[in-house]
Amino acid sequence: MPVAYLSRTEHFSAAHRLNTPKLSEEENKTLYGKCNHRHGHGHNYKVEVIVKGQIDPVTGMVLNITELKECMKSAIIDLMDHKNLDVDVQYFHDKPSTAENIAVFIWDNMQRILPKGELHEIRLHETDNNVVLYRGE
Ligand SMILES: Nc1nc2c(c(=O)[nH]1)N=C([C@H](O)[C@H](O)COP(=O)(O)OP(=O)(O)OP(=O)(O)O)CN2
Ligand SMILES: [Zn+2]
Repeated sequence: MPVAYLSRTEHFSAAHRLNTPKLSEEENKTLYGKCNHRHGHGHNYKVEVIVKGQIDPVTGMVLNITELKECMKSAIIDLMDHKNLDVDVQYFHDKPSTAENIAVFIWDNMQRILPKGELHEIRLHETDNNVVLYRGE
């Protein structure tokens, strides 16, 4: 059976501050610069979830996009949209909410609930210029 890659894009808006408890206040300031500002800042994130799988000969689908959409809502949007990532999301209480760590968080959540196909890649666009690709490695 032929194998295809299915991609779905969603958006969420969230606030955060780049800061790690593993470094001093001064080191954080030097490392993260404006992104360490004490009152935080926000992004309109774009996230692409790419699933790999065989095209079912009966349904013609790797995975119904309606199901993928529902999974992305519960694994991504419901947890992060209009939230302060560092405060509202437990996962970021002990690690910085960089785009890399957010991509891993999304991967782990999607992996748990994906009903069909194999999770291939998460693409997280933090700004128009900055994108992280994560493949679970
Ligand atoms: N490796 C990483 N580096 C940085 C991250 C990150 O998640 N991973 N994040 C930030 C800041 O949070 C923020 O994303 C940077 O914003 P900004 O510099 O404004 O974004 P742009 O590059 O799009 O803006 P320009 O000013 O146009 O360059 C910093 N580093
Ligand atoms: Zn930021």
